[in-house]
Amino acid sequence: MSDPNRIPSSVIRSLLEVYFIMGSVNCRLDPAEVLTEALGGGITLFQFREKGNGALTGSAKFELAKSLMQLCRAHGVPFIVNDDLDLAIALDADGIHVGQDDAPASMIRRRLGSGKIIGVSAHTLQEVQQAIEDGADYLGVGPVYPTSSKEDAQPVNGTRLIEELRLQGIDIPLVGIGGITLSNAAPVIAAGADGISLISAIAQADQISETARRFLKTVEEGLRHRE
Ligand SMILES: Cc1ncc(COP(=O)(O)OP(=O)(O)O)c(N)n1
Ligand SMILES: Cc1nc(C(=O)O)sc1CCOP(=O)(O)O
Ligand SMILES: [Mg+2]
Repeated sequence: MSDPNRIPSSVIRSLLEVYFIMGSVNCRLDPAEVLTEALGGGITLFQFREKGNGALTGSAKFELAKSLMQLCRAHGVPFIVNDDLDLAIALDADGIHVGQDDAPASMIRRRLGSGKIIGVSAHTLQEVQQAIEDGADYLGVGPVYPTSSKEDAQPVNGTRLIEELRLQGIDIPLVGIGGITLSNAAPVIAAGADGISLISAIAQADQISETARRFLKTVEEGLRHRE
């Protein structure tokens, strides 16, 4: 029997359209300013990913996460924590994203319960099947294009895996991630993704709000085209 507290796939799909990921190391401006602009431009989901050289830890990380979550709440955009289950629980965040080297989604589902969003990174059909079995709500599939935002990224996959999953009838909500820009986002949606996930194309943009708006328009046009 299906769990009545589980967030429906249709809701997850619409949240994934423009999924912005960011931590303090990704920003040229103050992170709160970057996120405020991105929210104003219409991002649909946000992930706090405080990782890399110079990343905050301890109470500084917690305080930044809390203030960014408040901004998301004010805009009605769910707040996802990358990797850190204790932080997600302490903040009562809306969900968590984990990869293949992080805690397994099955354990996280037991700790968080069914009303929270769990995302899992997957790079092969086997990882996709395992994530579905473990109770993931959505997948992050990448890197679609070369990225400089993740040092330990897997080899570039293009849109191949996304296409293959959809051809096999696997319809779990998913985003493409890795090196996505305004010029290469459309093929990711055409391949069958429900949205795109990005760091630098928004965090480093000269006009953050306008850039987020243009990503949303590109994704919505791509989704309409597929109907
Ligand atoms: C939406 C989304 N997709 C993939 C990832 C990558 O997660 P992971 O492989 O665990 O790598 P880190 O981000 O933890 O370095 C993601 N964060 N979000
Ligand atoms: C966080 C992350 N995960 C990836 C994966 O392939 O799983 S690629 C990536 C970095 C995405 O940043 P940008 O939009 O700047 O390329
Ligand atoms: Mg991770």
